[in-house]
This record gives sequence, structure tokens and C-alpha cells, in this order.
Amino acid sequence: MEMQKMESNQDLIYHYVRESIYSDPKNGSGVTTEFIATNLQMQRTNVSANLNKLVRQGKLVKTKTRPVRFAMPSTQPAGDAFTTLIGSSGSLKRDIQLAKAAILYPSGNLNIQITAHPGSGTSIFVDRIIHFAEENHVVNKNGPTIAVNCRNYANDIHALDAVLFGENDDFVDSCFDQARGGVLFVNHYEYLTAGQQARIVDLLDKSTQFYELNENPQFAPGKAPFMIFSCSTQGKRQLEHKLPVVITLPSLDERPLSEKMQLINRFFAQEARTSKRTVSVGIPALKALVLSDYVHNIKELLAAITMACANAYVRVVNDKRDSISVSLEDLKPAYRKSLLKEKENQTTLNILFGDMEKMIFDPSDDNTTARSRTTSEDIYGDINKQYASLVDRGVGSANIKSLIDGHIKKLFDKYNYYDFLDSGANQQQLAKIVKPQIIEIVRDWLSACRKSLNRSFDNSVFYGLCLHINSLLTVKVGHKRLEENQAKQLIVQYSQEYKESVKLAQILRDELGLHLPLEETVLLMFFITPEKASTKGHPVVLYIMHGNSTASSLMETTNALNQNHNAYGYDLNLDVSTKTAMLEIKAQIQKIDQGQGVIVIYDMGSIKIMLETISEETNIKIRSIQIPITLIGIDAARKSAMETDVDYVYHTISTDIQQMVVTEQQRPKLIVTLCHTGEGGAEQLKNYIDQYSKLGIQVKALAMANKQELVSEVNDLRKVYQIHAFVGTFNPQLFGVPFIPINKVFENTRKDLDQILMFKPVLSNAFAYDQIYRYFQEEFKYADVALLKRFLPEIMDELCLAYDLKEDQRVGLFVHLGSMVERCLADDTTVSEPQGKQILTHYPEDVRRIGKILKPLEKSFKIIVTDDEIASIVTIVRKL
Ligand SMILES: Nc1ncnc2c1ncn2[C@@H]1O[C@H](COP(=O)(O)OP(=O)(O)OP(=O)(O)O)[C@@H](O)[C@H]1O
Repeated sequence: MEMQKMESNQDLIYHYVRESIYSDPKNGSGVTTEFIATNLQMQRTNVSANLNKLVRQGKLVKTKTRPVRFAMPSTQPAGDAFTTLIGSSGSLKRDIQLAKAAILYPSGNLNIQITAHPGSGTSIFVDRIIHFAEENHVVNKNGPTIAVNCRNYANDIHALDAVLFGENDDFVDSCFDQARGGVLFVNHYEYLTAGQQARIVDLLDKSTQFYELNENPQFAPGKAPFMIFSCSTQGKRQLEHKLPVVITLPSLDERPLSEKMQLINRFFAQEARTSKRTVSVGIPALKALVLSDYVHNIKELLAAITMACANAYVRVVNDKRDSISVSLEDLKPAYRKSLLKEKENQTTLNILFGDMEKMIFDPSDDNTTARSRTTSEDIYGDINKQYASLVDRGVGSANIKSLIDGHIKKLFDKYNYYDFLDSGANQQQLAKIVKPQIIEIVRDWLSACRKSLNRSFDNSVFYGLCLHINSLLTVKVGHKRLEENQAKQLIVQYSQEYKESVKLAQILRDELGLHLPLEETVLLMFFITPEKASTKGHPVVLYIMHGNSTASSLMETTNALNQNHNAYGYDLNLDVSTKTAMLEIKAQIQKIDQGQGVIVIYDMGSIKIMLETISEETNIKIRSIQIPITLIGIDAARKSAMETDVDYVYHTISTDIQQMVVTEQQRPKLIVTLCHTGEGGAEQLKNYIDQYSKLGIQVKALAMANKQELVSEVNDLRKVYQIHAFVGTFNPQLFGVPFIPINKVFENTRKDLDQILMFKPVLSNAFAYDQIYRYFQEEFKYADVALLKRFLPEIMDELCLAYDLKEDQRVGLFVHLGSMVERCLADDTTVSEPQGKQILTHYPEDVRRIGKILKPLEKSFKIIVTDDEIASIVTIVRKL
């Protein structure tokens, strides 16, 4: 009898759940036990037991959220290779249709080009294409699949010649030959030179001849492979016209938020599986992830989630039963900041999260079939190993956390997470990017260090060091990365490690001809110090207040309330001399600075001057905020002693406070624009800011002829102005004044200019030359912008191929070239570089090369680019 009743209750509940879900969209994401119990007037425990039974029978599914919801299982059919992709029936639907059409094309599959922003899922999409082609017997499962990732050769793109065209340049054993009868995937072909791309175009033109008629017995047997080429949206795409099907994948912001949320869900579920722990994620962290922008699209989102889980994992590493609890603090500040957008996205967030408290991901859940190439497994393994070795060395648990935190950050930041992902965790891959000789040197040296320092090093140290030395060989380090006294301090602190670094520096000099200056040798040491000194910290807060314990009390309260333990205090005793106070404050600032500067909150004016001097002497960025509480208190006490009317005292003090604030802001603000070579570029930038900024801040353009001169000019300006920021092609690192790189100004729209100048985050990041063209259009009298549009990008590409330029340098150079044409046409040849002659004699190879690259510009505009102009371009590209 009882059994019968249970069953009918179960049916009743099942039907009610189904009806509620299908009849009311509000219940789309499922219904709670509470909801059923109330509406059916049944006991909660009884309802709960029945619902769980229905889940076990597969009739309902249970969400992993709190409060738990019960929903109908998805009735999606098993589907094809693409079904596992998130967005397969949404933002990727059309792309998938196109891909299927290309594969199933009746007279033989068609080659495909995929165009996508970095990290948008090209590799996984291609993986699915290949599976689909295999499922449909369009390509042979047992045939070869040859994948070439051109980005892995970015440092020496000619190293690819043998892979693309064969050792003897005759295509024998090239990727085109090896892929016969299978699939060829050439990824990131935007890295190829124009010449390399042209040769591939030529091959595609003669493809039939090459694959079918060629009788060369040296070639592998088999018909033409199914070829897929992928390329970034910003790269040059010569091949595009030769490939019948072009698929453009959406970037992450072009996808609906619901898909972003599905990706987030899937990635957390993956982390739960790889770490073999339950992962619970707080809603604020999820909201921040949903609202953040990702330059590297899905790949960056995945990295952000792996990083957050790794951070949270550290807290529970020694207790195997604990779940990983991810909170907002585990995300990088840049992602956390996105919560500022919460208000404007409230409705969407409500739809996504409703009244959820957190989301829970179970390690045993296997709802994903999309293959992932993360390094997650290594990360959790690495953390475990690092933890065990620190415990062995007797390090206390409080220190362990910060050491491991540093370790994870290193993995992601210092060793460049994205490249690291792609370079794969094997040495063969590494050998394609890094000279084998470097790998050998690093391996031998690390094993020697292991013995002499009695310390073990994980793989990340090995890879990081190889890549680091490789970059020293290929990229000229222009700026000092470490100050001399910082270097000296480190040498004293880590004398043993330093000895080993010197040995490595000697080997590098003898075997590779690489001469490292002292600071670079010290940097090598970072790889083997137990507490790898961090170069990427956060700003910290320092209270400086008059009195015996005011500052320290504020510090304690701040740290107790926010738990970041990044606030410090300096109690400025009234009987301490200014000189002593200044020395002590300087020492404290040097001690607490993590490399990102110090926010000082202080109470009296005299401290400001001390701080300015300290900032100058130490080069530490100090930003000070005066809260004149002590002065106000003194004033209030004095007036109260003289007056009897409390309101009078109150009002006069309020007026005084306003005046205090006004005096503080009296010095007008000034923005200084800077350019590497002469005032030309700086002047352009100034005009741009003058024209489009509504902040009303004055702007002055300065030349960087010589650093000493710049310092004295800026120093003079500081007497009259409060320097708000430097904007330009390089950071002069003077007086702790903040710097805004030129690319930031141009890569965003004009309406965002003031946000940038005020250091506020802007949403769009995509770099667009369009912005600059528009500016040229309005500014130039002589140069035809349409013609510039035709020639400048090509010239920029050539220059970027020849020289390793960062984005801000690229933008600077772009503006420079445009202005140069305008100058030549205006016959304004006043720009004359004092060091021009020297450059022409010292860098004849560069002068010749740049002269050649500029030829099309000279021809089309009928101008002659003077030697002086070429010399100034050499200074930019060589970062002199
Ligand atoms: N539509 C999707 N559904 C599920 N997972 C995805 C999807 N797109 C990308 N991913 C996941 O995101 C990660 C990055 O994707 P992928 O490696 O394909 O990016 P990519 O575009 O090839 O990167 P890059 O431009 O750096 O070469 C992978 O772990 C992949 O599994």
C-alpha cells in the first residue's frame, strides 16, 4: 500500500515539475524542492526523496547550484563531431554549416581558411572538422594529419622553410608532401613572410599538377590532402583568395553571454576533474568572469579560470578531502575590476544567476567531450610537488602559501602562459623555438645547480629559462630591468645562487657569444632562488600620521577588515626630527614596495615634500593622498576653546576644509607627450589630445634628445604644474609620474580618450589603424590618406617582420611614417637629428633595408625620404 502511494506521489511530482517548467519560462532553469512542496502541499522531505529518485531514474536532472533546482534532462540528439562545441547551435551554427558543406562537397572536399581572433577556438574547431570528415569517410582515419603552428617559429620564421618547402627547397618531405592522403593544418599563417605566403599561393595554384601529375618518385604516395589554413583577423592573408571556403570564427565578445557562461561552466568542470576535487565558485567571482573582457578570447578565459582554481587549491593543498572554494580574490585584479560594470548589466546577471549563492562542480561529472589542451594537470601536480618539497625543507605553512602563490604566478605571468601552452610540455616542441644548444646548456647548468644548491627545480624553471635565454639572443634588451642597487642587494641576499648565475653567464658568453650585463646576470638568478623574487607584485598602502600610534592603529584596522595584509603604518612622532623621519620613511617604503608602488595616506602637508624626494631618490612610484584629519582636529579644538557657539565652529571649519582641498589642487595639471625622435611625433600626439580631450588639461610636447635635458625640463615644469602623466612611445620613468603608452590612445576610440587619460578602464581593446587614419584625414594638408592606407600597412608589415616591435612602438612608428610623408610633401625638412650622421655610419645595414622598404612610399607619393628621416626611423626600430 505504502509503496503504491509513494509511486503515485512520484508521478504527481514528476508531472508537476514537467508542467511548471514547460508552461512558465520563469521556471526554465528548473524548480526547487521548496517550490514543489509548497504548491503540492506536501512535506519537504517527502518531495525531496521523490525528486532524487526521479534523478536516479534519469527522468529529471539536478543542477549543481545552490539552491538546487530540478529540471528536465536535455533531449538533444547525440549529434555529430561539432555538437560538443559550445555555440554549435548558436554563434557557431553558420560556421559549422559552412564547414560541413565544404567537407561534403559532392566533387571532393574543399580546402578551408579559418580566420579568427587569437584564442577564439581555432584549434578545437579544426579538430572537430577533422573528426567530422573522418566520420563521413571523406578523409581516411589512418591517413596522416600534419599540423604546423607557424607561431611557434615567430622568433625565426625562416626556420620554417624546410618544413614548408623541404630541406632542398623541392617540397620533398615538406608538410605538403607528408600530408598526402590525409590532412594538413597550417595554423597562424599570418606569421609567414610575404614571400613564404606567395610560394604557398603558387603551390595551391598548381595543386593538381603537384599532387596528381608529378612523377617524382621521391614524393610520398597519395592524393592531395584536405587542407585547412588558419590566420588571425589582423594578419596579412594572401592565401585567402585561393581557398574556396572562408570561415570567420566569432570572438568571445561577439558571442552571447549565455555561451560565455557555458564556457565558464565547462572550464570549471574541467578543473574539478583534473584536480580531482569538488570546486565551488562564489557568484561574485562568476559575475566578474562573465563581465571581463579577454584580449586572448576563450583561451584567456580558460587561463583565468585555471589560475583562480590554482590559487584556491593552494589553500587546501594539504587536506585532500577539502573542496576548492574559488572566490573573487582568487581572480587577477583586472578581472575583479569588471564588477564595476555589474550595475549596468544587472538584468542579464539576474537571468544568469538569479538567487544562486554559488555553483558547485563535481570531479566525477563528465559532461564535456571537447578536448582541451590545458596545462591544468601539470599545474596541480606542480603545486603538490612544490608543497611537498617546501614541507621537507621545514618551511612553515604560512610561508608556504605565499611561496606557492608566487610559483603559480610565475607559471602564468613570467613564463608567458600563452606561449607556454602552445610550446607544449615537451622538449621537441621547445627545440623548434629555442636553439638546441640553449636547451643543452640549460639542462647541464640546472643539473649542476641541483647538486651545488641541493635544491630541485621543476619543469617550469627549465622551460622558462630556455625561453628567457632565447629572448636575450633574439631581442635586444634596451632598458634596464633592474636597478643597480636592487641588483647589489640581491647579490648579497642570494650570494650562492649568484655564483651559479655567473657561471651560466660565462657559458653563455663562451658558447653563444652572449655578453650579459650585471643586471641580466642577476635576473638569471631569479630562476633558481627558492623564493623566486617577484617582479610582479601589487601596490601597497602606507599610512603616515602624526602621533605615537595613529598610523599603526589604522594599519591594523585596515588589515583586519580587508584581509589583504597590504597596509602598513609609520607613526610620525612629534619629537622626531624631519631628517630622521625622512630616512625612516624611505627605508620603510623601500621595504614594503613590491615593485608596483605605494599609495601613501598622510595627514599633514610637510609629508608631501618628503614623499616627492623619496620617490625621486628611489624611483619608487609613490602616489599620495592627504587626509588632513590632524589639522582639522587641531583647528576644531582651537576654535572650540575660543568660541561658545557650536554651529559657528562647525561652519567655519567646514569652509576651511573646502579651502584646504582647493589649495591642494591649485597647481594646474599638465600632460607631457613624448616621442623617441625629435618633437614631431610628440607634437602630433599633443594636437590629438588637445583636439579630442574634454578634460581641459594642458598638454606639452617634449623631445627626448637626451635624458638629462628631459629631466631638467620636466623638473622645471613641475614647479608650475602638477604633471598628470607622460603619454608617448616610451616610459621615461621620471619622478614617479604615471605613463600612458601611445598605443592605448590610438587603439581606442576618441570618446574613450578621457577615460584613458584618467586611467579608467575602457572596454574595447582592439587596435585599429582606422583611428589614426581618421586623425591623419583631419590633420594632413598634403598627404593623400587613401594612398597612405594603400601603402602604409604593407610597409608596417615589412618593418614589423624585420624588427621586433611592441604594439606601442608599432603605433608610434605608424604615426611617424604618416607624418614623415606629410612633412616631405610640405617640404618641411627642418627635422634634423644631431645623431643622424652617427646612425648612418653605425647602422648601414638598417639604413639600406629601411630605404628599400620605403621605396614604394617614395614612388607613390613622388617624394624623397632624406637620410635624416631614415636615421630617425632606425632609432625607433632599433629602440636607440
Ligand atoms: N566552442 C568551444 N566550446 C568548448 N570549448 C572551446 C570552444 N572554443 C574553444 N574552446 C576551448 O578553449 C581553449 C582554447 O581554444 P583553442 O586552443 O582552440 O584556441 P585557438 O584559437 O587555437 O588559440 P590560438 O589563437 O592561441 O592558437 C581550448 O581549451 C578549447 O578546448
